[in-house]
Amino acid sequence: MRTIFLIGFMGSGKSTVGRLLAERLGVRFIDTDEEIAEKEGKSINEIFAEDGEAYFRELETALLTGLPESNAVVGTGGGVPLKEINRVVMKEKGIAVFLDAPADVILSRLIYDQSRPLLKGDKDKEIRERLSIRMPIYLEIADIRISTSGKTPEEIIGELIACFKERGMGHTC
Ligand SMILES: Nc1ncnc2c1ncn2[C@@H]1O[C@H](COP(=O)(O)OP(=O)(O)OP(=O)(O)O)[C@@H](O)[C@H]1O
Ligand SMILES: O=C(O)C1=C[C@@H](O)[C@@H](O)[C@H](O)C1
Ligand SMILES: [Mg+2]
Repeated sequence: MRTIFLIGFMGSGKSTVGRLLAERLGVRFIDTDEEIAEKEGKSINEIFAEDGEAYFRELETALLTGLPESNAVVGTGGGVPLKEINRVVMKEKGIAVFLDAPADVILSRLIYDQSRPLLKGDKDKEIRERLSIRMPIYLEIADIRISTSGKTPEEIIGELIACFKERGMGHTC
C-alpha cells in the first residue's frame, strides 16, 4: 500500500481520521505536528512563539522528506501543501486525500481550541481568510476529496475505504 497523506485545513480531522484509518488498515500512523512537537520537546504554540513559523516550516519539510513510501498513513499539518517542495514529496511518495470542511464547520470544531498558533485572534475571520487562500492548493493536489461535514470519523473512513476498493489506490474518486 502506498503512503496515504491526509491533507486539509486545521480542524478538518486529519489527526483524528488518520489515526483510525491507519488502525483499520493495519499500518503505521504518523502525525507531522506530533512528530515535530516530540522531537523539539515543545508544543506547536511554543515552536511558533520561540523559533518562528519559518523554522517550523523547515522542520515540516525535513520530516516529510524522510517519510516512508509505503504502508503508512500520514496526518499532515494544515500548512504542509503550501510549499511546492512538500507537494512534490507527497506526490512522489504516495497519494493525497483531502478532508474537506466549510469554514463554519471548522469554526464549530475549533471554537474553544487554544493549540493552533494561527488561530489566536478573530477565529471566524482567520479561518475564512486562510481557507479561501488555501482551498485551490488543497484541490490541486488532492487525488481524492472527501466532504467531512456531518459525518463521523468512522463514516469518513468507510467512504474512503469504499473509494479505494472501487477505484484502486491512487485514483481520483
Ligand atoms: N468528522 C468529524 N466530526 C466531528 N468532529 C470532528 C471530526 N473530525 C475531527 N473532529 C474534531 O475536530 C477537532 C480537530 O480535529 P483534528 O485535530 O483531527 O484536526 P486536524 O485536521 O488534524 O487539524 P490540524 O491541521 O490543526 O492538525 C477535534 O476536536 C476532533 O475531535
Ligand atoms: O494550517 C496550518 O498552517 C497549521 C496547522 C496545524 O496542523 C499546525 O501544523 C500548525 O498549527 C499550523
Ligand atoms: Mg492534526
